[in-house]
This record gives sequence, C-alpha cells and structure tokens, in this order.
Amino acid sequence: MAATRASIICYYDLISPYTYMGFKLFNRFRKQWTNVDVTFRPMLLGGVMNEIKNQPLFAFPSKKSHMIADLDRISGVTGVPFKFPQKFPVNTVLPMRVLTALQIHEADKYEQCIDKDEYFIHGRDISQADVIQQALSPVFHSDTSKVQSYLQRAAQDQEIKKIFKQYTDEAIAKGVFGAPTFIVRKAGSEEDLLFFGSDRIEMIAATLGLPYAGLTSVSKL
Ligand SMILES: N[C@@H](CCC(=O)N[C@@H](CS)C(=O)NCC(=O)O)C(=O)O
Repeated sequence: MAATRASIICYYDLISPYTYMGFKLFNRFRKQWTNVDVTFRPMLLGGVMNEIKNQPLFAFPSKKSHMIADLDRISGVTGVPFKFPQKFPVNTVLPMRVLTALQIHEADKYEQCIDKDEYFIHGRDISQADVIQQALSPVFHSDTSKVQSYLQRAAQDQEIKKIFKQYTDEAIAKGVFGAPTFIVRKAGSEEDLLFFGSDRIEMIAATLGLPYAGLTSVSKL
C-alpha cells in the first residue's frame, strides 16, 4: 500500500568511501527535511557485486586513484573531513552485522553507530572486534558488556546473519549495484526510484520537493 509520507532507504556498506561521504552530506541536508521517512539499511557491497558480476572501483588502478583524488576534492569543497585509509579494503561483514543487530534492537542509537570516523578518518581496521568495541563504546556510555553482546550476536546469531543476508538480497532485487544507493518513494506512490551515489542528493531533493542549499553551503547547515 502506498505510504502517505515520502521515504528514502539508503543501502550502505562501511567499506564504501563514497558512502561515508554520502552519509555525512545526506545528514546535513536532512536536518532541513521534514515529512520524509529515512532508513539506513545495511548490505554487503561485496555480496551485491559478486551476485550481479559488478567490480569494485579499487579493482582498476585508474578508477582507484581517481576515487581517492575525487573524495579529497569533495572533502575540500564541502568541508567534510576525509582521509583515505592505508589498509583498503577490509572485510566489513562483522561491523555490518553488528549494525544490523543495532538497527533492530537499538533503533534510537543506531544512526550514531553508523556515524563513526574509525575507518575513513582514523584508518583503523574495522574488521577487528576490538576496534568496533572502542568505536561503539561511547554511544553506550562505556557499557562494554552491551557492545560485547552485540559483537557476539553479530558473530554467532543465525537470525542476525539471516536478516543481513535478506537486506543484501533485497538490495539486489531492487536493482542496487553499488553504494550508497538511495531508494526513494514519493508520498502516495508505490514506485521505487533508484539514485546511485553521494552526488545524487540534489536530485533526490528535487524529486521530493525538498530544500537543497547547495554543496558548498553544506558545512554551514
Ligand atoms: N559518483 C558516485 C560514486 C559512488 C561509487 O562509485 N561507489 C562505489 C563504492 S565506494 C561503487 O559502489 N561503485 C560501483 C560502480 O561504480 O559500479 C558518488 O559520488 O558517490
């Protein structure tokens, strides 16, 4: 059934530097966006790419070096701090499963847990449990046992594994091939509109009739 409010589902994977940038930019514009429901949905980008036979940018030296220069430029223009990690890529199955569990069980803290600079500013290997533990600890007021319980669930809980796989399959079914991908629905519509990339936010705003102050103003929003 068509919803009365517009909606945006952002499919993301922490491995993706454009997702990091997109998350920061999107959230700044979003402060001005009311009447739209926003969901950040975890997926495994490597799983999507394998399934549809796409290849990551880093598989091509010219694309990889352009990506690094491009992100640096976006950072300069928008004021969003960004640093490409020395170790790239890393395996994001564990942190993405942790985020899957948090989305379900800690809805009010979930987005704070995505909004972390561990990988793209500090260059820490987010495939490691101790790095995830340190990153999430402040969100849970240093309640280390709570974070540990989510790490355990992510590693062992079949239900969490199943849901994460379902999200990834759902992304593929919706035509996702990369990250970040925004699946947008206008209010009253049942049509999914797919927007690919952190550079599509202006188009999303125009499609939904939302205010968009421009990239260079983003740091002031
Ligand atoms: N122009 C897009 C590029 C996004 C992008 O290239 N994302 C990578 C992951 S970091 C990807 O999924 N690429 C898949 C593809 O290009 O087919 C942006 O500014 O965000």
